[in-house]
This record gives sequence, C-alpha cells and structure tokens, in this order.
Amino acid sequence: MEFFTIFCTAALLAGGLYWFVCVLGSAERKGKYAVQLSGGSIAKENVQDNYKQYWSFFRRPKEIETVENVPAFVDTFYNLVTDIYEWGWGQSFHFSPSIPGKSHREATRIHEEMAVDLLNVKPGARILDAGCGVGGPMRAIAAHSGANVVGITINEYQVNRARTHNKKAGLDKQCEVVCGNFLQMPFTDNSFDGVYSIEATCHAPKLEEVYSEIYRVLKPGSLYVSYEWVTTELYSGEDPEHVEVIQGIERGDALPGLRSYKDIAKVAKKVGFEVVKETDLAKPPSNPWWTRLKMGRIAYWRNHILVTVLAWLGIAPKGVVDVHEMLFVTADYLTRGGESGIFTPMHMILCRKPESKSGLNSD
Ligand SMILES: C=C(CC[C@@H](C)[C@H]1CC[C@H]2C3=CC[C@H]4[C@H](C)[C@@H](O)CC[C@]4(C)[C@H]3CC[C@]12C)C(C)C
Ligand SMILES: C[S@@+](CC[C@H](N)C(=O)[O-])C[C@H]1O[C@@H](n2cnc3c(N)ncnc32)[C@H](O)[C@@H]1O
Repeated sequence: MEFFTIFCTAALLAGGLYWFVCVLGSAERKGKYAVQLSGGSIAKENVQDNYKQYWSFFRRPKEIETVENVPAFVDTFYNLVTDIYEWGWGQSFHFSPSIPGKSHREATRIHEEMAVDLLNVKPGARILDAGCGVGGPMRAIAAHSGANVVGITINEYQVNRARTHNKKAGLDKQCEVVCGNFLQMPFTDNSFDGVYSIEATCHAPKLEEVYSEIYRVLKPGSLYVSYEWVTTELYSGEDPEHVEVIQGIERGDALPGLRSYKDIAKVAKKVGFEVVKETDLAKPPSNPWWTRLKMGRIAYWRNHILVTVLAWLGIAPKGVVDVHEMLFVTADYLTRGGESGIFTPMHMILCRKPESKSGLNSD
C-alpha cells in the first residue's frame, strides 16, 4: 500500500512537471519548448556575459557613440532572445492589431498578408524580407501571394531556425534565407520586384542607410512597404514619464533610439522614393495591439518560474533568467507606450522607386 502511494505521488508529480514544462511552457505554434531554451549561437557558459555586454551597450540608447557596433549588438540581442520569443510568442516577431473573434495567430497572418497585398506582386515575383527573423511572415507571405521570398537577417541562429521551419512547412523552394547586414546587402542593384520590412528597420542607427540599400536593390517602378516603430504625435520629450517609457522600450528591444513618425517619409523621399501611402495601422478603428501583451502577464510569471528552475537545474543557460527578466520589464513599457498612445510599432509607409531617377529630392 505504501509503495502504491509513493508510486502514485511520483507519477502525479512527474505528470505535473511534464505538463508545466512541455505543455504549458510551449510556444503558441509548438515550435519551441522551455527545455530547449538556449542563447542562440552563443555557447551556454557565455550567455550571461553576453547579456551583460548587451545591457551596458544599450543602457542609454540615445547616447550610443559607436553606432557602427550596433549591428553586432543587435546580433547578440537576437542570440539571447530568439528562443524565448519563439517559445512565448511564436514564429512571427511582431505585433498586430487584435481582431475580435480571431486568434492571435489569425490576426498576425492578416497583418502580414496586408504587407504583400500592398506590394501588388504577381505569383513567381522575387521579393525581399528585410530583417526576416525566423521567417513567420515570410512563410505566410509566400503561401498567400505565390511570390518567391528572400529573407535577410543579421543573426545566423535565426537563419538556421528559419531554414528548418521553411523545410517543415514545405516552403523551402519558395523561401530562401541569407545571413547578412541590411545596411550592406549582398544583392545586385534592381533585383527585386518588391521589398517589405516588418518591425525590423527600427534597429538601424540611421534609417537613411537601410532605406537607400532597399532603394538600390528594388527594380524601378516597384514598391517597398515597411511597418515602423516610432513615437507618435502624442509623445513629448519634455514629459519625464514619456521619456522613461520610450527609453525602456529602446533598452529592452535593442533600438539605437526610436524615431519620430515625422522622420519616416522625410527619409524615404531623401533616398529617392515616392511616398504612396503613410498611416498608423494602430489607430482606430483598429483594436489595440498591446492587449495580447497585457493578457500574457500571468503566463510571464509562470515562464519566469520555469526559466529559473531550468537554469538552476543546469538545463537552460544561467543568463536566460536575466534575459527573461529584461523582456518581462520591456513588455510593461511596451504596454504603457501603447496605452498612452505615444508609441506605435506599426507606422506603415508604402513607397515606390520611380521609373527614372528624377524622383530624387532632398527635403
Ligand atoms: C519587433 C520587435 C519584437 C516585438 C515583439 C515580438 C517582442 C517585444 C517584447 C517581447 C516579449 C516580451 C515579454 C516576454 C515574456 C516575459 C516571456 O515569458 C515570453 C515572451 C515574451 C512575451 C516576449 C515575446 C516577444 C515580444 C512580444 C523588436 C525587438 C524590435
Ligand atoms: C523584431 S525582428 C522582426 C522579424 C520579422 N520581420 C518578423 O516580423 O518576424 C527584427 C529582425 O531584424 C533583423 N535585423 C536587425 N538589424 C539587422 C541588420 N542590420 N541587418 C539584417 N537584419 C537585421 C533581426 O535580425 C531580426 O531578424
């Protein structure tokens, strides 16, 4: 009888632990489990040190002097966060307006499909995803449009994840992933029928550098669409609370200084684009994008316990706990940015590369 009680208790505990770690702790798309959390391409024993280096570099984003080092630190950032993002968010590393009656996954897909619909490309066209993450948008866009998508990301770990996901989805013939810097892309001039970037160009220290690269690789007459992270017209640099929220967002998201919504079209025109359309997709009638973040709060607590236990057991690298805590805090700043309306992650700009170079202007 005693043996039976011990057996049942042990079985219950094991079952409970399995459920907590593998079922509750899995990503929305079951792509990643808590026990698989790593520091990307960083060796397990170096994760904590890399986190410290990241943190001291991005502590005061607007004061970064060595802007040429930003891409390397963005790469470190994505080594640190990619597994946690996949585990706790899914394969698309961006926000989308919530849609009543639709799941987060459906709302995400609609937001991604809108980008390629705006590009107006035909099946078989060659399009570029500048800053492709692990390829959630790329796969949705390839499946929806029939276009061939080339994605570029600075992070090699993401390249491998994206290729694995593309193969699993049976989209590896249509989707190609390249490791590289979108400030100096390994593509020839005028070689794409369309380009999109989803919540990625905010990592560029100078928007002009990435926009001019995109302009260079785009065929004349073709379109570029971007979802930009910006401060809105409600932001005031004189308001200490606004400044705290924006700095919190920058620090926890590897951003070398958020831009104002006013700067986006100016830069696009400066590099030669015609601006076709510009709008904040977060504005009503859209429903808030931050509700998903807010709703997840209880799960984040559970995740934090899980990550702490896994690090303590030596299964997850020690630094993962610090990274998770940073994201936890960042989620709160993002929510405050959304609720106050001073920040949007979906300021959409649609641009055309003119047929001739006469579209250049410098305002
Ligand atoms: C575009 C960018 C990333 C946007 C979002 C995909 C991510 C921003 C903040 C991230 C998260 C915050 C809290 C995490 C939580 C504590 C953890 O338990 C599970 C993962 C989070 C929800 C995580 C998921 C991705 C974000 C929402 C930037 C970098 C330009
Ligand atoms: C927030 S993620 C968005 C990823 C993807 N667009 C999505 O929505 O899932 C930002 C992406 O931009 C990439 N990125 C940032 N700076 C880059 C650079 N200089 N060159 C290439 N990719 C870069 C990151 O590696 C990451 O893949």
